[in-house]
Amino acid sequence: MSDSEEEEGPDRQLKLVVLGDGTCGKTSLATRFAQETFGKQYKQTIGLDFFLKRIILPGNLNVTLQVWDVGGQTIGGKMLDKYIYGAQGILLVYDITNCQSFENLEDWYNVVKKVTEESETQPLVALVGNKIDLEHMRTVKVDKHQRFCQENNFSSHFVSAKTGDSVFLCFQRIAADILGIKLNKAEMEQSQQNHKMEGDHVPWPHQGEVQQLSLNC
Ligand SMILES: Nc1nc2c(ncn2[C@@H]2O[C@H](COP(=O)(O)OP(=O)(O)OP(=O)(O)O)[C@@H](O)[C@H]2O)c(=O)[nH]1
Repeated sequence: MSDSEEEEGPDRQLKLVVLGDGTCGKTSLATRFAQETFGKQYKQTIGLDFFLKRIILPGNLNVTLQVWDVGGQTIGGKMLDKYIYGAQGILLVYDITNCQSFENLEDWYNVVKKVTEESETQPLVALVGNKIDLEHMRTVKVDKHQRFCQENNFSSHFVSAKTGDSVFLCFQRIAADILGIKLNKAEMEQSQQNHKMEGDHVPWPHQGEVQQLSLNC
């Protein structure tokens, strides 16, 4: 073992699988996290894309995240079970401006349950509402999101792959949860600071705003 390995310890590897309808922003989320870029142009993922990113969690723990970006059209296909198999984390992603993408998560989650029901360890499941830069076009009620989380014990996240808002934090929290590491408030704020969003976007939700949203999903 080299000196640097001794200092840092070996990397932990986590497999995270990103699921959800086409165009909800899975590839954008993965590229924002892994490459810190965003493309406006939609390019459909056929089958699977794959990203790797190394992060450091509190306690100097090195973690390599394998992000499996699964094409939205794979639901109902033969390969989906194989993509999900062995995942330690599942991100169920929807577009907050698209009700159908939220409602269809039930189907995606059913596949996850079917694949993992025999497994000894269950993956951590995270519900991710994407495109919060389009808050004015939101059609999925925050309440619905929260209820879905509570009923199924999901962790809850709201992000924008476009601006980068809360994207790093989302992956960091998921990795920490899987490894049983508790992030304190200062660490979460620090990670937001270090991965600042583009432009002058104000982080969402603004205090006291959640109850006032007029929603119709
Ligand atoms: N405004 C906004 N647009 C976004 C955001 N994330 C993704 N998009 C746009 O939404 C479209 C679809 O994004 P993708 O990341 O390709 O969606 P996907 O879920 O990977 O789609 P499939 O490959 O079909 O499964 C693209 O035009 C993106 O630029 C976001 O946070 N905000």
